[in-house]
Amino acid sequence: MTAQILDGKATAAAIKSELTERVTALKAQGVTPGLGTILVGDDPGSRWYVNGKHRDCAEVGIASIQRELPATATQEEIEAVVRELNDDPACTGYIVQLPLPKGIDTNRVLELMDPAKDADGLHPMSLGRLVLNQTGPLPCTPNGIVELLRRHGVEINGAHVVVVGRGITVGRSIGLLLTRRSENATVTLCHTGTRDLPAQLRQADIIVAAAGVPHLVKPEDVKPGAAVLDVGVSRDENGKIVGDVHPGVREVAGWLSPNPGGVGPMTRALLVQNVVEAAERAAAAAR
Ligand SMILES: Nc1nc(=O)c2c([nH]1)NC[C@@H]1CN(c3ccc(C(=O)N[C@@H](CCC(=O)O)C(=O)O)cc3)C=[N+]21
Repeated sequence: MTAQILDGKATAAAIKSELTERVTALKAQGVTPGLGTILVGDDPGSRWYVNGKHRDCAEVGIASIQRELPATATQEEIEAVVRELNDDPACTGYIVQLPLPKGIDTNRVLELMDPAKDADGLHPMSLGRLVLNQTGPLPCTPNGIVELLRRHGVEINGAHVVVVGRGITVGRSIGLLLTRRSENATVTLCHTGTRDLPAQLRQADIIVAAAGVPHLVKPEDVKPGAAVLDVGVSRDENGKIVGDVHPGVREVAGWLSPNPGGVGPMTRALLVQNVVEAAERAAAAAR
């Protein structure tokens, strides 16, 4: 058996095309959504990601507001830019590209953001709303994973999902989405303290591998027919992406997300969705 592909690139393109119509409708009401990005330092990877986000926004008709600070920027200088975007009506949603340079208190920066403009869905207020089942921006990668499964017809209702990794952006928050009544999955969260990871993985109908450990999920750990999502991004000595899933899993799994071309493009598409939805909420509140 060879796994069917969970095509993140094609699915992200479909989502962006749907969002284009919603942006057009907003513009007809006199609202142009604008994505802001705050990039601190000159890490080429971070710059590449930020540029990708602006390209996605341009594709759907969203305006771009780019702010860049040198790696030597102080806490106060970064916070001043956060305040500026909070106050800028042209900026309907924004992100602070992470990680911030050493010595910067990241949580203080993130807590200063206007939660109504949180495009990542990672503001403490957004995560709190998610726990409380209130509407608000959802974390992009978990939301992208749910959407990728849904649009490929993979059954989530009643499924046992095993998540590997307890990072804030994926592992910690995806269980909150998957265990809502609307998704109705059972979720096990595994991490480096898990005693017998292969035993947990073998129980899974769906595996979300988000540990950042190259080839952590081996073919013999996967139940035949399971859906496997490869979220990890490590690099080999040539700079090529190495995921958390061993290539041999393709012969065992029923569904597999490629990496690249799987979860990454979905993360970006759901970021665009958060910006559109924040603008829609703001437009509705102004009416
Ligand atoms: N505030 C904040 N929000 C983020 O969402 C955020 C962040 N900081 N810091 C860094 C990570 C990383 N991240 C990626 C998004 C898309 C791809 C992506 O689209 N990758 C492509 C291409 C990969 C390649 O070839 O390099 C793919 O998977 O096909 C990758 C990585 C968002 N992040």
